[in-house]
Amino acid sequence: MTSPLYLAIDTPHLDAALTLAQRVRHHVGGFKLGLEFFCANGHHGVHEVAKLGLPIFLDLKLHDIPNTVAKAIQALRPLEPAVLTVHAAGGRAMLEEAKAAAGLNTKVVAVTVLTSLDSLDLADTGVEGSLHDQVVRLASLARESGLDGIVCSGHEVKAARNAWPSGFFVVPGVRPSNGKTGDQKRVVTPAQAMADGASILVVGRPISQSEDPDLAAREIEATL
Ligand SMILES: O=C(O)c1cc(=O)[nH]c(=O)n1[C@@H]1O[C@H](COP(=O)(O)O)[C@@H](O)[C@H]1O
Repeated sequence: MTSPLYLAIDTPHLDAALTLAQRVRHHVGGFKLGLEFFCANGHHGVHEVAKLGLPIFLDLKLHDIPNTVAKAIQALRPLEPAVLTVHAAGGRAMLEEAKAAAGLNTKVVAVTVLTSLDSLDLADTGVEGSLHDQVVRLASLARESGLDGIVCSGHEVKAARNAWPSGFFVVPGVRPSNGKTGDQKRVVTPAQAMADGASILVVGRPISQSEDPDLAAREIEATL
């Protein structure tokens, strides 16, 4: 069975990215490439990582007016990412156009409330009500807009999955029980996130900063 574990390769250095990807390739289900990597290495870098043969999750968290997002996604189509992110807060029209612009084999998923935020941070942005309700509301917007799923924390994935049984749920901010949380504020263990309905898990530093990334990936995989 394919592993639900996606390694977040957060580095601007292509050589380091490829070395890390090669080390863990047999113990992860795919590679997530984000803004840091893409800004430094662009399409070429994505092609190089894709040569390892695992699915690519292109995490650019697009958030702009509908036309701009749709054109950006059209420009990304040749990369054929398995998963692509946009921000749910971009609104219904942006989400609809994002999905329409993507290739048929690309899942477009909407980031709801970043896992680095807690309820006080959310209130600072002017959102009233609970963080949990905001995630569920944005999940419903993503679903109505024709997206494939959402990104949320392990705190909300159970409720979101119950409301959208066929959705594709990406859960980042997962940590082994003894793991450092860093800038992540809504954290659960990988096993908890899977039990609560995650489709895939995104893990970065617990693997990439480990002295033995392959062992770290295997240890996480063994808990699932
Ligand atoms: O879209 C994401 O992947 C994402 C959404 C979110 O709410 N929180 C979040 O941490 N991420 C990404 O998931 C990865 C988490 O990395 P670590 O905290 O190092 O495991 C990073 O690449 C983040 O950009």
